[in-house]
Amino acid sequence: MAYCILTIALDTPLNSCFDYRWPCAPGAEPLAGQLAQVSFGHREVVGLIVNVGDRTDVPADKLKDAIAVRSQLTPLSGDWLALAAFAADYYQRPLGEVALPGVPKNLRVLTTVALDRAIKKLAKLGASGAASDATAIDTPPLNGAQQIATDAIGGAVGFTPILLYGVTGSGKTEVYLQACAQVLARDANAQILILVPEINLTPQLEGNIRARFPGLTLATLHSSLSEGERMLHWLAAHQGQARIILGTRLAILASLPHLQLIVIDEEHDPSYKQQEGLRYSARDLAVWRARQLAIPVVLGSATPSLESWHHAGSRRYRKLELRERAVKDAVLPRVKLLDMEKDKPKDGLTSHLVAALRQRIERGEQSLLFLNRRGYAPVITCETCGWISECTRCTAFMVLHKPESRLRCHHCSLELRIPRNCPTCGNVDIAPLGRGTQRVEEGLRELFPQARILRIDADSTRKKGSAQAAFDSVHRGEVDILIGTQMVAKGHDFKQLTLVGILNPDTALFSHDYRASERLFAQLMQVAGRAGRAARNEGGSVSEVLVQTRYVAHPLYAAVVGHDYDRFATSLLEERRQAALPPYMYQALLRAEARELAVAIEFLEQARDCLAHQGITLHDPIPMTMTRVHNVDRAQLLVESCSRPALQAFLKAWLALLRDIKSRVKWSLEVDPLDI
Ligand SMILES: Nc1ncnc2c1ncn2[C@@H]1O[C@H](COP(=O)(O)OP(=O)(O)OP(=O)(O)O)[C@@H](O)[C@H]1O
Ligand SMILES: [Zn+2]
Repeated sequence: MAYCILTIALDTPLNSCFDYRWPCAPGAEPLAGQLAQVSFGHREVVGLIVNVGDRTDVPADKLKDAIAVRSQLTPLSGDWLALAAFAADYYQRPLGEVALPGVPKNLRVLTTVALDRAIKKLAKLGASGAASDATAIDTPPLNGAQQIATDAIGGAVGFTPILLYGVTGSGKTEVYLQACAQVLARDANAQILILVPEINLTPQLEGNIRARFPGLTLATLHSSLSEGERMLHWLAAHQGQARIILGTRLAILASLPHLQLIVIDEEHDPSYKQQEGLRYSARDLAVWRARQLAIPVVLGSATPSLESWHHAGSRRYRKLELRERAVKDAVLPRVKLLDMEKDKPKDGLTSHLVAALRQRIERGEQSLLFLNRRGYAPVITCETCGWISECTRCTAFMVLHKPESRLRCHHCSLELRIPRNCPTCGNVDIAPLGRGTQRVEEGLRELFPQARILRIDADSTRKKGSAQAAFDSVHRGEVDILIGTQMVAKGHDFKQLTLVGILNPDTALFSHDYRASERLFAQLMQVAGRAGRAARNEGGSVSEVLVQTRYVAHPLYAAVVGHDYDRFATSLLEERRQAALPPYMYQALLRAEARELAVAIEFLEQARDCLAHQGITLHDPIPMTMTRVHNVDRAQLLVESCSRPALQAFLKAWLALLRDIKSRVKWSLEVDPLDI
């Protein structure tokens, strides 16, 4: 019997590729990109074949045979393997840890029989979310700017990164759909990947795609699919049946053999960055993938990230602009600042905002109140001794959740009953301080007992399907006032909304994080952009955005009032350039966690001193802003370089040394961190 040597990537930390022996006739060897079952330690696991060869450094008595090769699955392509290898290399993680989670769990755990059954089912079904048999709805005639953008995207050949900079409500979706139609019409196999930042945005876009392309197989990939669904949709993409693949960031690692176009909607959104494990940026990987496949990639936003804005400015990305709202007679809302020093808020609302809400209710129009803080009150305190509801396990306050009468830590999930009297002095006068969405809702119900009020936040939408049901009722006009967190702020096309009230945005003005103003500005522009998306009636007034603030003179607010993304972004970029911050600088962050802060800091000090380097700045270790989470102390060390290749080379050598440092800390490295 002849043997070949399979190099197999396993989902293990550290080194993740291992050699196994496999008996096979010459010419009938397994292929790279196939899954194989092997024994590892005391377990049997499924790994990914990354190479098939005839030699190994493993001594013969140590070399194990692979157990089975899943030959019924089409191998993952060389392009896909290259993507996984790039991501592993760039983010400094083992290949197996990147590649295997990219493959649905069921493909890794199912028996061969069960797998065969699933593949047959798919062949019968198309994808489970298969083609609908409706007839296509009419495509609206595009306006001039939309037409130019559509043709530029649809007609782009080769690697073409495009920034589609279109104001809120400018009809970017329509541009995506019609550009998709061009690409699909040109190539009977073409696949298109569309990414959205949040799972809540998939149903709206899924509906649009299904209506526009009946008969076409659409696959969706996001974290709330069951394992069974996930496998079917993944296979539909992998086997080329699905022509449009709609998903959240994890879909960037889908196997798409005929990928011809990638669309990243709301490209500025921080949700594209994974915050644990492999801390990748789906947007950045999308651009890499497009370059590797020589296809166009569209980054769409009304508030592009400074990175993309910078690339557009230096002409690395092509910039397409939509300056007007798409619906005829719809215009951008008028933004006004309400000075909370002059018009003191009652129950969190200034009299001006209350009057505006009342007017909307009378006119039968919808309002949205945006407050990025869930719960009833961020903290409770004792008025006598100053006790404050701190989490015993985190550097954070326990948030009051009134419906459940609980104090809850949003970081470690600790839950306590609300104390009847102060735990330190026994006083009964303990009171909530500040307000979250629940408290605003309570105040509104008292003010407007007849109004239909709906709160949408992570607490009100815990049940599967409840978020969608809530959004549907807003679209059906069953809600007068919607209160919500960032869940409602982006992407949604609320047609009947004519007033947006923004409560309490000031805290973000003075954050130490240099990205805070970019984020706050984007968030305010996005939430403001939910208003006035439909045509005004005859004589109808312009819709309004009212921002309650104590800092009416702040330049950030002036830019929001002027809808002036261009100028604001350009000035922020100039500040970044002068301060040598991204995108003019490349960063990585080493984080360490330990029971005691000193241990974490000591590890980071050793890390700082263990490698001589040129062109690399290693800053001093510091505790993270929220130092303690769930009884673990956290510290970080920032690494910077003005050369990406230099940083990459340094990190590789450095990691090898870090692994040898004897320490009790848990550490992780993040490349291109967003939160510092
Ligand atoms: N050419 C057109 N004619 C008429 N209506 C249009 C046209 N294009 C788009 N629309 C409508 O304009 C509205 C806004 O479009 P869309 O939701 O795509 O905006 P957007 O650019 O994605 O905005 P945002 O950045 O706020 O998500 C939608 O109701 C859409 O149906
Ligand atoms: Zn906690």
